[in-house]
Amino acid sequence: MKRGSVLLEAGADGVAIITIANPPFNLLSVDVMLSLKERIEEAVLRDDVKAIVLIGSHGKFSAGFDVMAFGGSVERKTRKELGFLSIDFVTDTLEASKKPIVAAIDGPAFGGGLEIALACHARISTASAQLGLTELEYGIIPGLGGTQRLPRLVGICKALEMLLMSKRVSGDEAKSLNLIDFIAPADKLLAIARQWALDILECQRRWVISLYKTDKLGPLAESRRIFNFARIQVQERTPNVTYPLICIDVVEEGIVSDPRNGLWKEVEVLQELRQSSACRSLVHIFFSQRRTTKIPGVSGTDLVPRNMKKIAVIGGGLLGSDIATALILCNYNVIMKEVNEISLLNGVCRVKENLRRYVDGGKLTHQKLEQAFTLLKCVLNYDSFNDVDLVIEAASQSLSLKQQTFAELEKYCPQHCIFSSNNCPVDLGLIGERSRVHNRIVGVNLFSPAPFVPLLELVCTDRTCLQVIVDLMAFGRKLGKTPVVVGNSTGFALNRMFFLYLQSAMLLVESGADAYQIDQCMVKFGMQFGPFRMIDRIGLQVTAKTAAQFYENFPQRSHKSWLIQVMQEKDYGGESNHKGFYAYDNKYKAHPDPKILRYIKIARNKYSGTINSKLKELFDEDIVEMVLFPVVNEACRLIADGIALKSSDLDVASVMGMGFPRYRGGVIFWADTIGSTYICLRLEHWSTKFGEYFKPCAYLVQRASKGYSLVSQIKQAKSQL
Ligand SMILES: C[C@H](O)CC(=O)SCCNC(=O)CCNC(=O)[C@H](O)C(C)(C)COP(=O)(O)OP(=O)(O)OC[C@H]1O[C@@H](n2cnc3c(N)ncnc32)[C@H](O)[C@@H]1OP(=O)(O)O
Repeated sequence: MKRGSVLLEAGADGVAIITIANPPFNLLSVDVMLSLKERIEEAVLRDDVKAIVLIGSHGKFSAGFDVMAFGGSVERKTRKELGFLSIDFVTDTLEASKKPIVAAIDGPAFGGGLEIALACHARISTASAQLGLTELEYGIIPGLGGTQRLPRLVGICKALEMLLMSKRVSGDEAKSLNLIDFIAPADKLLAIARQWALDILECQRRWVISLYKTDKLGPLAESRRIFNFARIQVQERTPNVTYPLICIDVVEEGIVSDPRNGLWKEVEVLQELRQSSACRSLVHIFFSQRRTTKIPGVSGTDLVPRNMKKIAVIGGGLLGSDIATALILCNYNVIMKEVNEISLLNGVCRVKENLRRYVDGGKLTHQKLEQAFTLLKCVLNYDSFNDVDLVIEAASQSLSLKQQTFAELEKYCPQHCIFSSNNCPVDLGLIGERSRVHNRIVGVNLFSPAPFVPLLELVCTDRTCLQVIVDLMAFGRKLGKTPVVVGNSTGFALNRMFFLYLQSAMLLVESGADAYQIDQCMVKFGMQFGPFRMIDRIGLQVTAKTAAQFYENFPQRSHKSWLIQVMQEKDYGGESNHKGFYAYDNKYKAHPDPKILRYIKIARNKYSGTINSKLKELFDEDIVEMVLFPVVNEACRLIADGIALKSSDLDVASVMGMGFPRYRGGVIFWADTIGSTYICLRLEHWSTKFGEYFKPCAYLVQRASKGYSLVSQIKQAKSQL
């Protein structure tokens, strides 16, 4: 079968099967679209063809356009050229065909793939097919009529939800939305679609032209209200990007004016958006996310991941209970071990409290809560560890206690069991010193709140065996996380970057800046949470412990902050006890708390650096730079030390683990849009005022001196794996 081709096979029943054949995902390109156009025109002309079924090869309809094509600059096109695919082909050839065309959908039907199906006269799918117009994930909008046909099939509200959230729905759900006409079992899909096409021809079923359907559209005034409400929502959620608003404008154009005008607006706007910096950044993250699993010596081997059924979590403290919660929510049998009855009870209460909060916040149903809780077993000894597949230690920050725990675990766990430590700030090699299982010791870092932060950082040593890496990458995916493998170091990749985000903010506040202004400014930049709101979420206790480790390991570049200690003395714990940098109501909504000004004052008195009243008047851009350039600096150290296998892994980690805005492409990608030279100069300038904390590292200085980018590929990096 020729790669990237479209095949036509006419059957004796007069139905032509047109197959998009560009495996594995039948991606679209201009060539594939031209080939599809030719096959459809041929089928329409042939006397032996009465009706057409459109399908994808190997049980996959089409995952849409190859997104590699977006994000670069493109030549200016004439209006005719712009409208060629969407209007000449999809609308005036496919949808206007004199012979009925039915889409038979299995597997993915995303982006352009789904848009082609929307222009067919009916859609049959399997229950498990996956459908969605995911273009906004790449900072673009659909370009083959999706903005016009989807609202006419499912209604404006649902269509906006699907478009703006890039929501993917199953075949079953799509059927309930009227996006799909009939659900067929996979082995009967083609036969049913064939018959459906003949039925349309014989007027037994409706011949639907989606572009002109109106039954799902309400009165115009109501539609306008929906559009305006959607605008307010996206402005609140994503204030720095324009593509969601543009998408709403394009949908509205087709409703208030005419769908054909909407189609034209769609193609014109897409041409602009595909060259935007947001699109470049988002496409970068899409591929970087997929590249995290490309690890030299691991990808390409025929190692098969082993199934993990039972996982033990050592420790029921804040971290342990958070991890146990994430695991039971993914249907793992979990043993939580503590040292005494009281700690165990506290651990169980924390898991229950976590689950209850997710129910209260609407993220979980009561039924799921009950079901998840039955998977948790609580113990005070290792007797039931004989069939455990993975142990995650989250009990103590002390090296000697960790060593003791690992040596003991070895006696009770089976031969294949993987031993891991969560958020371990010390060298993994040292932890395994008293045990004989070095090749099965790793760091498994889940980040709080573990059920929702979509990153899994796997810390491997040069002794970690490949099978363990393969197993844990599969485990990460099953948890719904993106696994990023990093080398062994004191502290670990994400936390080293993340901690500097918090530390910079603390340094600024203790030197005179306003905490809430910093938070607002970072949120305006696009961070999911400002540093102080973030500390509240993680908890002041965990932040203080991590800080202590950081000071111990990197004293020369740490800002020793007093603020958290002062607040802890007054029983401030963060979001969990409703007392942090913010005050929290019962629904965990955060409100600035004027009381903390008094603690900031105390911390400033203890701070050895100079208090600078001018810091109160910092511009927003200065704050962003003073908080984030140290993070870039630390990312450079991680590259130089070979802790990160490639810089794009740090981009993924920053986006998925610390809430760095996806549309800025991650910390290194963003830094490169600013330029290494400027960043280095700024850091040098601040280091003369505030000390070593801001001093640029050798890697940054060297790149900046030549005006080079900060990106590093695997080959360049001095990988520790
Ligand atoms: C004009 C139009 O309106 C514009 C568009 O069509 S925009 C495109 C819309 N399409 C999408 O959003 C689909 C994106 N892809 C996916 O969701 C998932 O890849 C998938 C569900 C298809 C498969 O998932 P999964 O089996 O987990 O495999 P996954 O690791 O993600 O991808 C496998 C490979 O396919 C590639 N791939 C998948 N979809 C791709 C796409 N649309 N463009 C480019 N590459 C793609 C991945 O980069 C990866 O390549 P690699 O093996 O070299 O790393």
